[in-house]
Amino acid sequence: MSDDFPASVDVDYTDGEGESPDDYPSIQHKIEKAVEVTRRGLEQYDNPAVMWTGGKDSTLTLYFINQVAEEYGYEKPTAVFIDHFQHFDSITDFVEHWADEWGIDLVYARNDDVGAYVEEHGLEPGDDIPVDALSEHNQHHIREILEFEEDAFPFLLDTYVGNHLLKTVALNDALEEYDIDGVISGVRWDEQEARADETFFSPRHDPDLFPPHDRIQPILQFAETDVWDAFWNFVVPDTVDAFPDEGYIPQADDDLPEGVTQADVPISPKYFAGFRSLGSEVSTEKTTEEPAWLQNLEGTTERAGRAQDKEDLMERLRDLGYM
Ligand SMILES: Nc1ncnc2c1ncn2[C@@H]1O[C@H](COP(=O)(O)OS(=O)(=O)O)[C@@H](OP(=O)(O)O)[C@H]1O
Repeated sequence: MSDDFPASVDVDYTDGEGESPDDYPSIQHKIEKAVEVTRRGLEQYDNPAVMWTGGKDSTLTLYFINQVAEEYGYEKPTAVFIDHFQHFDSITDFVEHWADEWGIDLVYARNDDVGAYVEEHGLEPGDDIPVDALSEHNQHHIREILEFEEDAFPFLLDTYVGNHLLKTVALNDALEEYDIDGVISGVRWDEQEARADETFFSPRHDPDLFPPHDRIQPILQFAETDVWDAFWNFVVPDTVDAFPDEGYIPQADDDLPEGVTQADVPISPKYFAGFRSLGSEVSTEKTTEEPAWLQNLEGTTERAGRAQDKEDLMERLRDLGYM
C-alpha cells in the first residue's frame, strides 16, 4: 500500500450515512450504486482485496468486481477466504471452482496457531482450548485486547474469543502479510443491527487494533430479497450461456432452464438445499427444505441460530475489527 495511506485515498467516508435499503428504490438503483462504489474502490486503493466466503453476499460483490474490472481495465483484487476450520466441506469446492472460472487469485487466511492445537488434540467444535497453549500473539489478543481472564475458551465461532481469534486475528494477519489497504466485503445494512450504520467507505485506522485499512462495502443497500433478485436476473444470466438473458427465478431446487444444472450457476448448493446463510457447520440452521430465495424472507430471520448476534456480541467484535 502507499506509504501515506490514508492520505493517498480520496473517498467520502460519510457516503451512505443515515441511509437504508429503501433509499435505493429499485434493483437498478442498487446495482448502479454497487458499481460506483466498486469502481471507486478499485481506482483508489493500491492493493484492495475481496473477502469471499462463497456466500451469496460476497459472491454478488465479486460479480460487481469482475464486471467493473473487465469494463474499466482494473486488475482483479485477490480474494481472501478466512478459513476458521468449521466450514461446510462443499464451500471450498465451490470457491475453488469459481475462482478458477473467473480468474481470481484466492488465498486462505487462517489462525495457524489455533489450527495446530485443534489438529494436534483432535478437537471438535465446543471443546476447550487452554489460553496458555497458544502463541504470544494470540495470548496478547486474548488478555490485552479482549480482556478475557479465564483459563480456556471453547473452539466455537459464535463466541467472543473464538470469533475474534479464528476470524479477526486471521484477517489482520492476512492484511499485514499481503499489505492490503482496502477490504471489500459483502456486508449489508439489513442483515445485522450492528451493521445498519455502516458507510460505503469505512475507515479502520487505529494501528493498535489492526493494520490500518479501509472497508469498501458496495452492497450495503441490498436487502436479502434484492440479493436473490440480482442473482437470478443478472448474475446467473451473465454467467451461464444457457440461462435466459431476461432472467428466471427457479420455483424448486430442480426447476432450472433446459441444459442448466446447479453446478453451472455461481450459487452455493447449500442455498438450493434451504440454508439462508452459511456461517459455519455448527452455527447455521436451516428451517425448511425450500431453496433460500423462495422462503419467507421478510417474515423470518436470515441468521437463525447465530449466537454471534445475541446481545451486544457483534458490536464488540466489530469494534475490534470484525466485519
Ligand atoms: N470467513 C470469511 N472469509 C472471508 N470473508 C468473510 C468471512 N466471514 C465473513 N466474511 C465477509 O463478511 C461478509 C458478511 O459475513 P456474514 O455476515 O455472512 O458472516 S458472519 O455472520 O459474521 O459469520 C461476507 O459475505 P457473505 O459470507 O457472502 O455473506 C464476507 O464478505
